[in-house]
Amino acid sequence: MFVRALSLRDFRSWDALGLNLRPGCTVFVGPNGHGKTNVLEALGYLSTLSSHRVSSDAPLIRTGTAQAFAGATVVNTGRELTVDLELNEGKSNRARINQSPTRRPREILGILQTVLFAPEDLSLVRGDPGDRRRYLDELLTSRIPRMAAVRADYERVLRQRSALLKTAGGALRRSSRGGGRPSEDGASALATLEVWDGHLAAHGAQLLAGRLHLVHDLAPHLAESYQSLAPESRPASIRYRSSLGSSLPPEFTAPARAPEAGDIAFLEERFLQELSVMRSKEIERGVCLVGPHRDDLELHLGDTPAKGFASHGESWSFALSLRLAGFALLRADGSDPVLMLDDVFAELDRKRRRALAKVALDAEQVLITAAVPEDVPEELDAVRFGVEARDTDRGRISHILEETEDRRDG
Ligand SMILES: Nc1ncnc2c1ncn2[C@@H]1O[C@H](COP(=O)(O)OP(=O)(O)OP(=O)(O)O)[C@@H](O)[C@H]1O
Repeated sequence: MFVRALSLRDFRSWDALGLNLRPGCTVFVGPNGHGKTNVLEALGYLSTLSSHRVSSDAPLIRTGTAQAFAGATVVNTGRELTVDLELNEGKSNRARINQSPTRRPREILGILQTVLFAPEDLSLVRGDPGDRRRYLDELLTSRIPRMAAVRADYERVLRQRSALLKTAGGALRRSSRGGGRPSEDGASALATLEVWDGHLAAHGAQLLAGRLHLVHDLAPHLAESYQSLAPESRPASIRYRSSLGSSLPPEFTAPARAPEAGDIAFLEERFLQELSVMRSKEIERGVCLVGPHRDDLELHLGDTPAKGFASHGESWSFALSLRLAGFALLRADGSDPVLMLDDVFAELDRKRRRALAKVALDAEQVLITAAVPEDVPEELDAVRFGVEARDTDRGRISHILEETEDRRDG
C-alpha cells in the first residue's frame, strides 16, 4: 500500500500541509526541530491511533488551537480509501472514512498500515515492559483490527476491577483495625469482585491468545531480521512472559504452538484460577496482579537477556529487527505496509545502513526523515522535500520548502 495524499491542519507545528506522495522513497530533509517527525507521527497516528512519542493527544494539537486534523488517501492493491481524523481538545476525537463519519475512531484501524522505526525505539530493548507490550498490541491491531475492541474492553474492565480492589482493600484494613466486620462498601466490593474476575479473564484470555499467536508468528521473522543486520552477533530470539506463570503451558510461550480460537476457554480458566490464587495479595496491595497488563516480551541474544546486557549497537539492531520483523509479518499476511524511518540512518554503521537500505528499497513506499541529505543512503534519496519552520505571529510554523524530483536520474 502507499499514501497518495496527506493533509494536516494544526497538527503539531503544521498549520496547513497538503502533500501528494508516490510509491518508492520520499525523504524529508531539514534542520532538527523543524517538523519532519511531526509528518511521520501524523501518519503513524492514522495507522495506530496513538503517537510513538506521547501518550495523550493534547501535544499533537498545535499550540493555541483546539482542534487538529490529519487525513490520508491510501491506495491498497488499486483500491483507494481516504481516512481522516479530528483531534479535539477536551472532547472525543472523530474519524471519517471516505467522508462518512465512523461510530468510533478505531474503525479506521487497518486501512493504513505503517511500520515506524524511530530513535525512541531503543526503549523496546532498554525500556519498561510497557513499551514492549505497546509494540505487540499495535502490531496485533494492525494485523487484526478487531483486537482494538478487545484491548479497549480489557482496559475498561481492568480500571473498574483495580478501583474495586482498592475499595475492598481499604475497607478490610479499616475493619481489621477496628476488629469488626468489613464496611458495607467493602463487603459489596468483595461481592462484586467475582463478577469482574469473570470479565477480566474473558477479555484477558482473548488478548493473551492474540499476543501469543503474534509472538509465535513473529519469532522467525525476528531471528531472520537480526541475522541480516548483525550476522556477527549471537542469534536473537523473543519469548512471551505471562503473569499466569506456570499456569500457562510452556508450549505457548516457547513458542512452539500458537493458541487457536479453541484454546481461549482454556486460557480463561487458567486466568480465573490464577486470580483466585492471587486474590488476597491483590486486595492487600489494591492492584490487579494478573493479566496481559503485567506481561512482557523477553528479548534474548543467545542465552543472555538483551536488556541490561546488549551493547549499544546490539540494542539498536534488536530494536530495528523488531520493527523489520513486524514489517515482514504484515507483508507475509498479504499487504505491504508503509515503512517510515525517522532519522535513523545517522545512528547505524555502514553494514547496518546497507541492510536497512535493502529492505527499504524493496518496500512499496518508504518515508524517511534526515537532518542532512548525506545521512540517507544515495539509493534511497529519490524524491526529496525540504522542511523548514519559520517564526510567525501565530507561533513557529513548519513549511515545505521545495520538492526535488528523482535525483537518482539526474
Ligand atoms: N503542539 C505543538 N504546537 C506547535 N508546535 C509544536 C507542537 N508540538 C511540537 N511542536 C514543534 O515541532 C517542532 C519539532 O518537530 P519535529 O519533532 O517534527 O522535528 P524534526 O524536524 O523531526 O527534528 P529532529 O530532526 O530533531 O527529530 C518543535 O519546534 C516543536 O516546538
